[in-house]
Amino acid sequence: MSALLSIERVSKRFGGLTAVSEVSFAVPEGAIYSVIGPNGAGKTTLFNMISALFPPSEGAIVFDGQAVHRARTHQLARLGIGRTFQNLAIFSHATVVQNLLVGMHHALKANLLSAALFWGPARREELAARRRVEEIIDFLEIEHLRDLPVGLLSYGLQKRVELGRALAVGPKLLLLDEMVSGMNAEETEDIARFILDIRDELGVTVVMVEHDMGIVMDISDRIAVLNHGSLIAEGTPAEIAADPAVIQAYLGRN
Ligand SMILES: Nc1ncnc2c1ncn2[C@@H]1O[C@H](COP(=O)(O)OP(=O)(O)OP(=O)(O)O)[C@@H](O)[C@H]1O
Repeated sequence: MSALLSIERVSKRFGGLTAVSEVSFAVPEGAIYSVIGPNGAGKTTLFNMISALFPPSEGAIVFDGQAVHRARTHQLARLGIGRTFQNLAIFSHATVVQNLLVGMHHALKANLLSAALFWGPARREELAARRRVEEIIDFLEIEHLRDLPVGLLSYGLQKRVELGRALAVGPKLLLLDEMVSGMNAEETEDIARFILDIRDELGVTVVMVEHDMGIVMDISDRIAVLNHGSLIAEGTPAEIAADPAVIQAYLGRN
């Protein structure tokens, strides 16, 4: 498998603090890839660089053959990267359908000019957007909730809607930031099943930052482990679970 995403000697400094230090790894196309590490290890900082919230101090991030570390956040969706956020980023007063249509906004925005000039293509695009939203609703099994305000749903279902919104842009790569934190066991199992389906049925590569070791070990193909900003291990779940440096990094904190 070739790499869809390459992290190449990436560092990030905040003033005197090095949050991420010369980290390199490659995410194969079609993989479910997890980034783990104790609190303060640099996971969120790395994730924010991959999703172009801020640039690395050094190094490069290459997605699908293109350097993206200087891209702007609003360009990401068009490049084929979707993401969820650690804290819910949905609109709680809007319905499920409305939230998913907002997720498609990026894809549609590129064609505002054509919308102004040509009624026909814009209308076709709007219909295609609505069709795609219906497919996602079907895929995530939330048909019965489609017209409810998202704020009325349980936390697990709200996260599922957020997942749908990230999928609405039709990504090749999906970045999931602590998707299951705060979820109960049943909700976590549901999300694990959806992540597997997203990869298997939609062909989307998944990178997730996750604290829940259960889901990480169950569904990841490969795992990168950060500690104090450095990559201390990279490999399959079995390799990571047996790695002395990883065990030390986790046990050393407890
Ligand atoms: N904007 C910032 N300014 C200054 N320091 C920061 C900033 N963002 C993160 N840091 C520091 O960088 C280090 C890595 O933080 P980061 O949030 O990336 O870790 P993490 O692995 O995601 O932790 P957690 O698991 O607790 O979310 C920490 O020491 C943190 O205090």
